[in-house]
Amino acid sequence: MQLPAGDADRPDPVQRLAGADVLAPTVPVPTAVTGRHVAQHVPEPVYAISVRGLVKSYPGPRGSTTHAVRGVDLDVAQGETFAFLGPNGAGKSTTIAVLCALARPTAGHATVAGADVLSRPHEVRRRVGMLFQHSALDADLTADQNLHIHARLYGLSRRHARSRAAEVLETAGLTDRRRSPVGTLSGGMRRRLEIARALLHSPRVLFLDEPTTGLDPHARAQVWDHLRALRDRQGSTLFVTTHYLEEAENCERIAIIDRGRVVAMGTPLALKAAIGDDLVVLRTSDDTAARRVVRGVVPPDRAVAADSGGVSLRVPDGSTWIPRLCAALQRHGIAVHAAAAAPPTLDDVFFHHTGRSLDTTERHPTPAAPAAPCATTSETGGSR
Ligand SMILES: Nc1ncnc2c1ncn2[C@@H]1O[C@H](COP(=O)(O)OP(=O)(O)OP(=O)(O)O)[C@@H](O)[C@H]1O
Repeated sequence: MQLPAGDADRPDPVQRLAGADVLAPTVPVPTAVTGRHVAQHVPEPVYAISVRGLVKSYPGPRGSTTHAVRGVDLDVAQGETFAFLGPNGAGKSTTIAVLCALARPTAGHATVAGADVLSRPHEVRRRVGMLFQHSALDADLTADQNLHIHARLYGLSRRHARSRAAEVLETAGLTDRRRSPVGTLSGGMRRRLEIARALLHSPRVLFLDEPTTGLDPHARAQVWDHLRALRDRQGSTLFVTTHYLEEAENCERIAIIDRGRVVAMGTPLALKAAIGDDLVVLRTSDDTAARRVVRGVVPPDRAVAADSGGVSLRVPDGSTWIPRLCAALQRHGIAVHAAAAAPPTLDDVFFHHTGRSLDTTERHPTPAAPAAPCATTSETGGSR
């Protein structure tokens, strides 16, 4: 979704840029971001983000209620890169809107960068940076001009705005394009410029809502190089929503959200390890008959499926099963054209917890060489 629609009467800089459905009283822009005074010392909290029992409901059609977020608990450590992975409509943007104090939670608590989203929303908004799903850059203005306007909205003095703009452009690798109109920049450059803009006021936590949606793989990789550099060099805390599996793999921890609920949380490795079994896929001369044969070979608790992608099943140590399955199939006169065993992917994790796939591409096993029809292929990744 796009974050909630705005309210022009309120002068809070973040609200003016993003909009909000429930607006908190405004306060003057803090001296900490103006560069004119010494910043107030605020002790660093243990967690950059801490959420308990977060609920956000909207009035739905014909008097119904849409429960966008249904009781989320999570903690994100300082300096952590955390992914919120889920399909369209899962509640990712709504959660970000609440965590950035742009929408008021229906129930629950959240503390972001040391401030409570309900009781100190203006402080939350000052301490976070946001990258929205849809570009808010002015294509006719140069990179520098876009940054300058944003910096001034945040109350930075002209001088400080200039120096911060130079710094963030440097970090984004865009110094040589600072005088280019935004309309002439590539999609990846624009995204990096938007990230740079979100960093102008030195936020403690950066929220990125679907940061690489619409970008080609090369631009996506560039954006991620930039985000990794931010994390490694500046210790930024990054909260990323995405429905791209490979994007979530870039993060230290992932929460999988589905229909407003977190269904699994952990490091990518731990989430996949918890699934355990490898996926074995066989392409044969007769997949329906092959399925019956395979079912007779594997333990009875193993589900064996046959569809347009071939015969598939989940077993521990998948590659060790392939020769046995091939031998059994050959005994029944069924030729095996291809065989593959792959460790669990994040999509398998998603499927395990929701019964649905996030990835629409099919798993294609590598064809076996004609001379060795049962050659085993072990993959290190792949999709369902
Ligand atoms: N302002 C709103 N009013 C009513 N319903 C809303 C509003 N914002 C979001 N919703 C509903 O809440 C649910 C969660 O939406 P949300 O945008 O948070 O999901 P998402 O995971 O970010 O999806 P996407 O990736 O498509 O943006 C959806 O059913 C959506 O239609």
